[in-house]
Amino acid sequence: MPESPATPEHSEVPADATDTPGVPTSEQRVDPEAIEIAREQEHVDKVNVRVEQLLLNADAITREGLARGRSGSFGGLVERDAFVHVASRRKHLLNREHEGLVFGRLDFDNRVVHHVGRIGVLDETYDPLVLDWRAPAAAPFYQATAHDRLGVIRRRVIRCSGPKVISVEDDLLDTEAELDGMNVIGDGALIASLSRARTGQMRDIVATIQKHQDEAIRAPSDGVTLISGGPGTGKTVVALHRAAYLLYRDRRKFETTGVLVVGPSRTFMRYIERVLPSLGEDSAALRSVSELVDGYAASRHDSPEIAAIKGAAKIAPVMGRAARFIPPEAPSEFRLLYRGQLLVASGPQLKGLRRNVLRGNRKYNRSFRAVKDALSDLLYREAGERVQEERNLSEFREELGDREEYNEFLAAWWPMRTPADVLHTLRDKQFLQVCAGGALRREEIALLAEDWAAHDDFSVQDIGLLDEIRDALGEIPPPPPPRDEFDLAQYEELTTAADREYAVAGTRVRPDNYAGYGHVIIDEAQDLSPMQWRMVGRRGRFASWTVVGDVAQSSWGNPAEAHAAMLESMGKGTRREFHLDTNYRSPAEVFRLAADVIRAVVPDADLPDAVRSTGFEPEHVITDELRSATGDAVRRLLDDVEGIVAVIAPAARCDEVADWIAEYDAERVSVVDELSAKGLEYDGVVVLEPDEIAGGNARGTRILYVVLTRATQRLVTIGRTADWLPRDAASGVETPAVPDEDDTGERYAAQPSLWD
Ligand SMILES: Nc1ncnc2c1ncn2[C@@H]1O[C@H](COP(=O)(O)OP(=O)(O)OP(=O)(O)O)[C@@H](O)[C@H]1O
Repeated sequence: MPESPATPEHSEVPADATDTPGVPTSEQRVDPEAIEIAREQEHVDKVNVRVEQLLLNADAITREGLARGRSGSFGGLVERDAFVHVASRRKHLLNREHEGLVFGRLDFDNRVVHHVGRIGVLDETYDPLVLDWRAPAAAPFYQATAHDRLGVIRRRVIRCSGPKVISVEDDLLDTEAELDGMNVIGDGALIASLSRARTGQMRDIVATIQKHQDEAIRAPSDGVTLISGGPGTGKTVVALHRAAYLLYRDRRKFETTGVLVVGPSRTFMRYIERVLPSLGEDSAALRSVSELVDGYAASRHDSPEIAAIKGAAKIAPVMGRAARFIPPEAPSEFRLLYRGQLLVASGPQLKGLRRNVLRGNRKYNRSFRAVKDALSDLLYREAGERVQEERNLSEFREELGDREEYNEFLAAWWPMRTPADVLHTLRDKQFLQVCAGGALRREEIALLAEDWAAHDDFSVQDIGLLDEIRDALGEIPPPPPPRDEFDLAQYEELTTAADREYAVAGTRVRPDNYAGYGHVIIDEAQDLSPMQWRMVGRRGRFASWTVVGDVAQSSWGNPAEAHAAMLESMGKGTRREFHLDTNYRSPAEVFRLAADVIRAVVPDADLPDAVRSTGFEPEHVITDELRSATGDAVRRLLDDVEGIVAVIAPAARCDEVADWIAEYDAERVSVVDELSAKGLEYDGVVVLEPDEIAGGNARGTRILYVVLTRATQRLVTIGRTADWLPRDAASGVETPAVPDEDDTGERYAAQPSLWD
C-alpha cells in the first residue's frame, strides 16, 4: 500500500498550530517552501523513528538466536546462525550513516505518494515508508519525463543535513494537472546539485539521476555493458550506481562472488570511495590498476616510450619465459659424490628436466615436488646398474633427501620465487634478451634493462608485468598449519559467518589475487594497455562486465591493440551499449576550449553538450614567471570559487609547485600531475605549462584535453608558451588574467599576435 495521498497545502494548516513539531509556524505559512520542508520533515522523522525501532528488533532477533543456540541441539545451532545472520545483516544496513536516507518523493495522478530513499523501510504493517531507489516501483523517479510521465505529476528532491530537511526542489511533469494546493518549489534539483561546491570526494547522484543514465544503471547484469561518453557525462558516477543496483537486484550472487571496480589511480579510488557506502553498499572491492596485484603497489608512471613497451601484448610471452627460464644466478650443474661415485646432472640435462617439468603450462612455484622427483630419477639413472641393484628408486630418493648438498642445490636451483624476484632478474640485459626470444627490439631491451636496474620500486606499468609473471609462477604454497591450530577448547565462543562478514568494515575478505569476481566494472577503460587488460581479465574469468570510457581521453597510444586485448579478456557474451551525451561537469565556456583542443588531434571526438554556463571564459597567462603567476591564480580562484582548487602540472614539476603554493589552505588547494588528474574534478583549476603536457603530439594533446575538462567553475592556464591554444579559442578570450603589479614580462592571451 502506498502512503497517504497528497493533501491540499494551505487549507490543512491550522491557524493556531504555531509550535507543533512538523507544522508550519506563522512565518512559514507565508513561505511555501517552508511549508513543504516542514511537511517532508514530518515524514523523515517518522522514518527515523521506524529505523530506530527496526534496530531494536534486530537486537531482539540476535538475542533470540543466541538463546536457541544454547539449547545444545544441532537444530538450535543452525537456528542461531540463521537468526544472527539475518540480524547482523539488517543492523549493518540500518546502522550505516544514511545522510539523507529519504531523498525523493513522487506524487502520482491518483494522489498516491511514494517516498524514495537509499534503502527501503517498511512500517509495522509492512507498507513502504520509503522505497529503495533501486526497486522497480522507484523507477519512475528517474524515468518519468514530461513526455512520458508514467503517471507522475510532481517529482521532488529532498535534501537533508543529518536528520533535518533543508530544502526541496520540484519538477512539475504535468503542467496541466489540477495541483489541488500542491506547491512546486525551486528551479530543479539537477542544476542546484551541479552548481554545488566540490569537496574532493565524489558524491552520489541518487536524487538526480537522469533518464538516460538510469537506463545504463538498470541494464541487465549479464554479458558486457559498454558505457561511453565524453568528459563529465557521469560515466564514473553511473558505473558506481550500477554496482549498487546489481548488488541490490542479485544480492546473493554478487555478494558471494563479488563486484570489482577498477579505476585509473589510487587518488581516483580515494575520490570515489564514499559513493557506494553512501548508497548502502560496501561489499564491492575498489582497486586501481596499480593495486590489482596483492602485495604490490605503485604510483610512479614510466615515460611514454617505456610505458608503450611494457604495456604491449608482445611482452606477455617474455614475462612467461622469465618466470620459467633458469635465472642467471642459478647453479649451472649439480655434482654429488654418492657411495664413492660422482653423479653429475649436466647443464643441458638440467635444462631438459626443467622444460619437461613445466610442460603444459604447469606453474613454477607448484612444481617443486615434481622437480625433486625428476632430479632424483635423473641421478638414479646416472648412478647405473650397481646402485640400482642395491637400492630401489624410493630408497635412493630417501637417501638423497637426507643429503645436505642435494637439498642446498634444489633450494638454489628451484627456489620459491615471487614476481618481484623474477622481474629483478630482467635487469640483466643478456637474460632479458634470451627471454625476449626475438619479440623485442635491441633498443627496447636496452631501455627496459636500464629502467629496471635504475629503480628499486615498481612503476604502474610494471604491475601488469608482475601479474603476468605471477600467473606463470603460481602462488607460493602456504606452510603447513601448526598441528594444534584447530584446538576448539581454547575458544570461549565461536563467531558466525555473519558476524565475521559484517562486523568490522562490512567487506568480505577474499583470498589474495582472487579470480572469481561475478561482475567487473572498469572505469577510464580507454587507458588500459593490453597488459593491463590481461591482468584485469584474470580477475573476472567468469564475470559479467561494465566497461566505461571515452576514446578521445585515451593516453594509450595503440587503441586497436588495447581493444583486441579487451575483447579477449571479456570473452564472448551479450553486448549492450549506452552513450551519455551531456557534460554535467564543465561550464560551457571551459568545454568550448577543451573541445577545440581535442578536435585538432581527434576530429571526430565524442563531444558532449555542456549544460551549465558560468559567464567566465578561461584565462590564459603567458609568462616566464611561473611561480608568481601560479600563486596569483590560486589566490584569485580561492576567492572566486567556494570549494576546492587544483594546480595540474607536469609530473616532473609537482614537487616544486607544491612549494610554491604551500602557504595556501591545504584543505582547499592541491597539486596533481596530469595523469593522476584523470577522473577527478575541482571547482577551480590552474593548468601549468599546457605545452609541456601536450608535448606537441597527439597522445599529449589527449592528456591535455582531460586536464582542461577537470574544472567545474573556473579555468586558468599558465605557461611560458601557448602553442597548444587553438587559434579560435585565442580570439574568443575575453577575460585576460590580472597582471602582476610590477608587470614582470607577462603577456596575455588577449593579445592575438601571441597565437600566431
Ligand atoms: N544526474 C546527475 N546529477 C547530478 N550530478 C551529476 C549527474 N550526472 C553527473 N553528475 C556530476 O557530473 C560530474 C561528472 O561526473 P563523472 O565524473 O561521473 O563523469 P565522467 O563521464 O566519468 O567524466 P570523465 O570522463 O571526464 O572523468 C560529477 O560531479 C557528477 O557527480
